Amino acid sequence: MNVAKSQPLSSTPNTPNNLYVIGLATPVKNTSGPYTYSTRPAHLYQTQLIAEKIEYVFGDVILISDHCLVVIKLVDLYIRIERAVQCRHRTGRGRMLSLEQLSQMVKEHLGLCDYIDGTQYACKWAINESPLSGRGLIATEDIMPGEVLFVDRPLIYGPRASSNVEQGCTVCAKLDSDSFYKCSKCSLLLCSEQCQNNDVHLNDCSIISRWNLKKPVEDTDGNVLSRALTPIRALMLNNDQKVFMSYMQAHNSPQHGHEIRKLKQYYEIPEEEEELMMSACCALDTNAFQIATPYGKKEMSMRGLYPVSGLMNHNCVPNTRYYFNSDLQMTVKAVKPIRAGTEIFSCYTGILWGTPARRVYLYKTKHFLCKCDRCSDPTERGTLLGALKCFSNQCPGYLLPIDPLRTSSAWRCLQCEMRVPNENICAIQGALGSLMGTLNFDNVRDLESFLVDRITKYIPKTNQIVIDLQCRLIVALGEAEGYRWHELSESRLALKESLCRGTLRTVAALGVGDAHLRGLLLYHLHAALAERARRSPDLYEEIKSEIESTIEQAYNILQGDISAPPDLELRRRYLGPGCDKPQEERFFILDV
Ligand SMILES: C[S@@+](CC[C@H](N)C(=O)[O-])C[C@H]1O[C@@H](n2cnc3c(N)ncnc32)[C@H](O)[C@@H]1O
Repeated sequence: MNVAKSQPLSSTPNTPNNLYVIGLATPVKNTSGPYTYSTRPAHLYQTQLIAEKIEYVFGDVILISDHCLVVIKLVDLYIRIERAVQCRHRTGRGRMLSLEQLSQMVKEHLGLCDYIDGTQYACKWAINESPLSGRGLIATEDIMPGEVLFVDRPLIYGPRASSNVEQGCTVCAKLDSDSFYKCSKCSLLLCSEQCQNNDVHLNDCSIISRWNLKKPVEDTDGNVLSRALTPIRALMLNNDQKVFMSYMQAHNSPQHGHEIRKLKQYYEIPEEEEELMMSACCALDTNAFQIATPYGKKEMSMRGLYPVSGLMNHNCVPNTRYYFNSDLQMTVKAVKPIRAGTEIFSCYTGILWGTPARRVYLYKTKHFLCKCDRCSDPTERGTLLGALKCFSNQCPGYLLPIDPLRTSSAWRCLQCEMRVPNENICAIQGALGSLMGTLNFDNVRDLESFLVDRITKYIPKTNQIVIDLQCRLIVALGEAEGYRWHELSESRLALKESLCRGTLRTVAALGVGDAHLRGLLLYHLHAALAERARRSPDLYEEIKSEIESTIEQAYNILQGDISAPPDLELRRRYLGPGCDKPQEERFFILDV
């Protein structure tokens, strides 16, 4: 099939009212390539009509429904489509590539790291078309919970671009240094001479320092540079890596690439480099993962473009979890059985966010409305994470959306059946969001009193906000200054234990298997129980098996994860199953 080659937008002479469709084609699978097409005669379509039907954009080819492809003559019409698609906020750009070619690139990319701790793992998945959107990873064999699916490496990594990310050293990500300074050649923030001489910085600096400044160096905003650093690093990719990046799905609506538009206020950037950085921004916004930091450490928040992980589509109840090591490798593991032929999913949102929060986030940032089973169930498997209190003073019931897949759906009380229009629900959710934004949760006393005495007067204790505060308090009790184990009252110790148990029940109800959060909660439950046994040795025999099983399960979930608590292994050795040390010695590590 001949498809006219697209021209750069800048060369577009005019923009007619209609899209000229040169072929309406139905894809037919064949063995030599992913598609052939049975083409029907040319049609003329109104721009708007197409825009409303667009599902997916692959370079010159637009998918308007699951079965039809519209091929358009792009030379002078491309800009119309760009606009129409941007209106719909559903743009995805990525060059057409056969699945075989992509699979080959993925294989080569992973080939360098197909050993974990010296053990080779079997590849039990393939890249294929997903019924949800574009491509996805599909299991080719049954996969068991805990099995490693792959270990990915980032094509590029660097600081996240959002304005609330605290800026730190652009090499080691350190946030708290008295010795921060700006490199005299490129203005990037650094913390030491060692970081300045690091290859990472030398490469960054060599690119930035060759751009002419539009403003005096003292007027350059270091934050702008740091936020654009990840796409800047795309300029260092070799040709193969650039090609790989160009085959990743990339949304290109106007919200993407803001970091480069800002950067251009300060620097004269060659057009070709700007174009590549803009593509990198779109690929990053669509695919990048936030890289976890070591447990309890404050570091600049980083993102990485992991090309294989980026092929996983989203499900609000994912069947995998991922974690990072100190070399930025990302390991993806199954958290529950995955049957051959089914899709492998990750979760792009917080697992404990309620449905409205997840769907709005996914729509705004990833441009799709999730329709998974969890999103379709108003109660979210009975967890009621998005529920609000009934507006009627006399009623103790909870409000939930009548049709959770419709963003404008009215809500109804489960008890008195009172119906509440969506605008009123949005107003309450907005107010709660603003309230949360104003609170400082570094103060554990405030956090505790807000959680225990105040917030549940206004929202159900099942609501995601309450659960989020609970998770923060769980971590603080036993670890925060003034709340360390030896300073913790009996009642606070009991509170920690009960919050762990309650949150573990919510996680179990969601069916997310051995998610990272489950590992952390088990670790904290173990720590609370161990502290109880240390204080009351008579209790030890009674709770010994739970102390042992919780740390063993936590260890199995969190081992190898850079964000695991640093004493995870030690606790397992002394307080896990099979330890033959006497009781006094077992608990001595807690005193340390
Ligand atoms: C990281 S990419 C996933 C891989 C992508 N399908 C591809 O072909 O490369 C993320 C994009 O995939 C699409 N996507 C992922 N999960 C989806 C889902 N559950 N429903 C609809 N679209 C989804 C959205 O366009 C999203 O922005």
